[in-house]
Amino acid sequence: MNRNDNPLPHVHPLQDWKKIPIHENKEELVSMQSIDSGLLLVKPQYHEKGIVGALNDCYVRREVAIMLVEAARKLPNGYKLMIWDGWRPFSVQSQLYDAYVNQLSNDFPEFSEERLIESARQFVSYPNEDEESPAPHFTGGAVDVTIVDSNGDQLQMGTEFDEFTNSAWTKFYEEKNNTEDLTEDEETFMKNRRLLQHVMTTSGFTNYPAEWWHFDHGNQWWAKQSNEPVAKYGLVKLET
Ligand SMILES: C[C@@H](N)C(=O)N[C@H](C)C(=O)O
Ligand SMILES: [Zn+2]
Repeated sequence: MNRNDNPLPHVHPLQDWKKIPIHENKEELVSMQSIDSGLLLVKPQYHEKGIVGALNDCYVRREVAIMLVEAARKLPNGYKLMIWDGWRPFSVQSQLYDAYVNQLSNDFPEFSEERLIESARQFVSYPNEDEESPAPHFTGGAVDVTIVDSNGDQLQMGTEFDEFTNSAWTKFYEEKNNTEDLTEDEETFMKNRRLLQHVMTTSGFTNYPAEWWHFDHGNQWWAKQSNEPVAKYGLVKLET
C-alpha cells in the first residue's frame, strides 16, 4: 500500500454492534462444497493462499447456505456466485489480523497504537472469541463472495479480494460518481458492485460498508445493520 492510499476513514463503519444480544439458534455449519446447485463456485481464498489452518472448503450456517443459492438464482443466466470464505478458524483470523497490523505499522510508523488498531479493524476483525461479541467470521453468518460470468471470468469490481484500500469501500465508485465523471472501467465496477449488492441484500444479507465482498446474515453485524434487536448466530465451532 502506498502512502497515497491511506486506509482512511480509520473508524470502524459499524458502531456499538457488540451490545446486541445473541440468542444462539444452534443451526449447524454446512459445507458449501456439498451443495450441488450448479450456481455456486467454492474457491477458499485463504487455503489457496497457503494460510496455515485454512480449510479447503467454505462452511456457513444452514440458512446462510440456502440464502446463497437464492442470491445466485437472481444473477443473469449462466452467472455464478463465487464463495471465497465463510466460517474461519481462530488461527486463520489471528494470522490475518497480525499480518495486517504488522503491514500497517511498517507502512505508517508514525501511527499511534490506537490509530493502528482502529485502522486494522476497519478491514480485519480482531480475532475475538468472546461469546458476547465474536468476530463475524467465527459465527458462520459471514461470507466473502463475488460474481463469475458465463465465461467463468470474475466480474471486475475495482479491487481484488482483501485489497485494503479506500476503493474497497462498497460505495467508493458511487461517491466518486457524485463528484466527477467515471471512466468506462469505473462505471463497470460500480454496476458490478450494484449487481452483487442487489442479489445479496434482497436475499437477506447485509453488506459491510468497508468491503464490497463481505456480507452477513444472523450475526451481530447483520442485526446492527438491519435494526434487529437480537442476533441468532454467535460463536460456533466446526465439529470434526
Ligand atoms: C479479511 C476480510 N476478508 C474480512 O473478512 N474482513 C472482515 C472485516 C473480518 O475480518 O471480519
Ligand atoms: Zn469477510
